[in-house]
Amino acid sequence: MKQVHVVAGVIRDVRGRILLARRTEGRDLAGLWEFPGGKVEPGESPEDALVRELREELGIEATVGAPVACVPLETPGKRLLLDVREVAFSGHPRGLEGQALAWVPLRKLVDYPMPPADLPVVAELLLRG
Ligand SMILES: Nc1nc2c([nH]c(=O)n2[C@H]2C[C@H](O)[C@@H](COP(=O)(O)OP(=O)(O)OP(=O)(O)O)O2)c(=O)[nH]1
Ligand SMILES: [Mg+2]
Repeated sequence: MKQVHVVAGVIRDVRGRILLARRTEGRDLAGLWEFPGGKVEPGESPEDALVRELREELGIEATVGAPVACVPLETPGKRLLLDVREVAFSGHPRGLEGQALAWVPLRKLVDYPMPPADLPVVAELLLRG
């Protein structure tokens, strides 16, 4: 079965809020909130993929930091590996692909519906405080 490696970033502002993006209509998991990122392309490192995705989706220059969580998930069609990293950045994030953005305080993350693979990631963030 196809294995999809997805890398996503925990992007924090000076107040410690975390940036979520809402998946647009017409794709899988539309309407759910996610950590910005995307698929690692063949021959690409996860770090390079995350820098590229955050440039494309948000227009920021990212520096990839420590791992937060790595979640394997089997769905009927595919095997997903969601690899989430802390990210430092320069620039001002904008939804360059028409996606809504929200800066969310840690305690409010649970109010935003997210894909199943994100639940352990949110749990880990809450645990770390
Ligand atoms: N970016 C991101 N994707 C997630 C998260 N949780 C989760 O299940 N996913 C899934 C949704 C998608 O099936 C997959 C990411 O693929 P995507 O379609 O957004 O990939 P991409 O940004 O490279 O975009 P595309 O060019 O393939 O359309 O991972 C998350 O927190 N962030
Ligand atoms: Mg994406």
